[in-house]
Amino acid sequence: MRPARDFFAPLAVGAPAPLREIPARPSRAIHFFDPGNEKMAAKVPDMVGPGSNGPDVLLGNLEDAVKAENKEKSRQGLVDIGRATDFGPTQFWTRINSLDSPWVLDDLTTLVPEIGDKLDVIMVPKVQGAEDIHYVDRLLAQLEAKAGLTKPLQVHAILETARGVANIEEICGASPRMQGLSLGPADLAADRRMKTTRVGGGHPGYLVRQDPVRDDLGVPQYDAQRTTYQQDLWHYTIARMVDACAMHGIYPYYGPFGDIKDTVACEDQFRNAFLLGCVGAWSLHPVQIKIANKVFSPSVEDVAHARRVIAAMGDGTGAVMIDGKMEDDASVKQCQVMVALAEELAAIDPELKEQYDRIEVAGV
Ligand SMILES: CCC(=O)SCCNC(=O)CCNC(=O)[C@H](O)C(C)(C)COP(=O)(O)OP(=O)(O)OC[C@H]1O[C@@H](n2cnc3c(N)ncnc32)[C@H](O)[C@@H]1OP(=O)(O)O
Ligand SMILES: O=CC(=O)O
Ligand SMILES: [Mg+2]
Repeated sequence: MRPARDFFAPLAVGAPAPLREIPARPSRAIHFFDPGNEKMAAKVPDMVGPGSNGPDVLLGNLEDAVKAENKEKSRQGLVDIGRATDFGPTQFWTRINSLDSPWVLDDLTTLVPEIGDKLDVIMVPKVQGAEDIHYVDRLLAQLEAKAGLTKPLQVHAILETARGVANIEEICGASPRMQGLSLGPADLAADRRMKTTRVGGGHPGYLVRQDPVRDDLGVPQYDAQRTTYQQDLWHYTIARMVDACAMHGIYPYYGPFGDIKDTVACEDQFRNAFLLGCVGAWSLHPVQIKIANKVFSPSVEDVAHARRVIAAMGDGTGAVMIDGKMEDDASVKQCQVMVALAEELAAIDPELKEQYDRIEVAGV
């Protein structure tokens, strides 16, 4: 067991000191692209920079969705993009191949020396337990030391196996590099033997049905029309993920939504995740970037309300009535969460800043 005092010690001589706290950087859309796909790669330079049109995170994907025969091309493409691009405020992440694959060692031993100074976060798929994070943690420290890096790479785990879900707390606390978790609904569904072939989102068969109406004698009319309510297949896992991340001071994300054309359901799924505490989601296609940016930014109305409550609550103790509703020490904290996020986003998104500033001017 690693004693508490060693938790923040570098794992290799000369490796940068681990972060004490994971910075809260905007990451509403983690945009996936295949660096070996020329068409996608060509779009990357235009996606970089401040504003609400691009993603907060550009992620060069090396794992699933990249054909086995293209793994090396994609890895090299990522190196080229990393070297050639000034990412400005946009974060640059990669998803490496899984730890049981023949490609992951080359992924890490190539990427860290070549573009380790450009990368912010390494996403590790199919994490099963703390042992997977410990492996990556030590290897990264060795590679960082060898490459002379001064900033530690952060690690993000995808929750996509039943074992990973069962070990969620130990995964989050396995290393000071842990930045966050994403839900991986496709692999997780397969691993759990769930009977859905969809990539994320709901399912019309997962529902509850209104009780049958009864006739005058109290006999249930099973064949009469009854309303059904579709439920969220992912609620349990997302809720667990949010609690585990909050407990460890790291960040939870909804993962992929595969029905690219169904932008309405994508927005709903992202919003459920936002309301439950997630800070962002993956975008697989450019059309999903805008959805994530919209959903994971607090609305102007919510920010206006939160600012009013904070102002009315003074030192944050006691109880007040605003618009017929009670506000107190706890609800002011909810409002502080909303305002803190708005400020974080306004700092990198001029369009949002303008919208939030207008509230002040109007004195709402
Ligand atoms: C399920 C579990 C997981 O692991 S999810 C994560 C792994 N999957 C991925 O990363 C998928 C990434 N996305 C894609 O491969 C493509 O978007 C898919 C879904 C195949 C659709 O591509 P395509 O049929 O070309 O779409 P389209 O014709 O509407 O594209 C229009 C133009 O946009 C481009 N584009 C597409 N996706 C991206 C992307 N992610 N990043 C950057 N550019 C993208 C297309 O190349 C196309 O470009 P052009 O207009 O022809 O020059
Ligand atoms: O990697 C993501 C997934 O859903 O699987
Ligand atoms: Mg997966």
